[in-house]
Amino acid sequence: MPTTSPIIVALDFPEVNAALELAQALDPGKCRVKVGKELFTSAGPAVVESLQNKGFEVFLDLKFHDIPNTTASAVRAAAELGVWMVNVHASGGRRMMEACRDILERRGGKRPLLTAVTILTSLEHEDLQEVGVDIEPMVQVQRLARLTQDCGLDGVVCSAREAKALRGALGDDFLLVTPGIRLADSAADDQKRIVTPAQAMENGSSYLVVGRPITRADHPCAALDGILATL
Ligand SMILES: O=C(O)c1cc(=O)[nH]c(=O)n1[C@@H]1O[C@H](COP(=O)(O)O)[C@@H](O)[C@H]1O
Repeated sequence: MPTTSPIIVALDFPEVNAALELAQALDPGKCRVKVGKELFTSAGPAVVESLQNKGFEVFLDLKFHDIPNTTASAVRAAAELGVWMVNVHASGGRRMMEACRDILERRGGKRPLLTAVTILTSLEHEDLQEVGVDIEPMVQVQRLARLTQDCGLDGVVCSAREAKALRGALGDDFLLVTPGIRLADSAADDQKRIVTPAQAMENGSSYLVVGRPITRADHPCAALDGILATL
């Protein structure tokens, strides 16, 4: 039975053993897990299967961003791995996102949830300005989220700071996957648009992606339990 927990633990480790050791200690009834660029590049698709064999649903976070044909083919390859969720960058545009949606529909069978990253939670207004997007993150996130919904994807990755506005504008069924989760007393690290777990849920997040506050804690399982207790 899939878990009803909103927590997705980001297994950002340089090699497979560290990731599987933590997964072994975690309870798949209490969280899902995320395999990102670091772990996937070092460990390859086999790590996804190992995590699935331990009972976890896996979010494959490779944030595909390329021409439509290349991106859609990568999404199909992710679907072949049987992952629960896969993501692309919304800034890849309409034709890219529609190609991804279409390839999953044509493939049939059990398909992963398809989400699109809006504006990375590590970015703030000044960062956007420097790359020529001279507007507040909130405005650009809303624009990309509307486009994502229009392209028929299942949801977006955004900061929980934007979740309340998006929930109101895009309805209850659209998934809001929110990284940049930090406890009141934890370090922000490289994240800028951060929100506490309880506030993120109150704002309407569907899933909270939590990495270092759990994986770097002295007792990761206790850290996860502590977060769940605040929700
Ligand atoms: O797509 C993601 O998961 C993602 C999008 C985003 O905007 N910000 C973001 O931090 N992430 C991922 O979420 C995780 C956050 O990890 P921590 O900052 O350690 O909690 C990392 O694995 C990031 O790659």
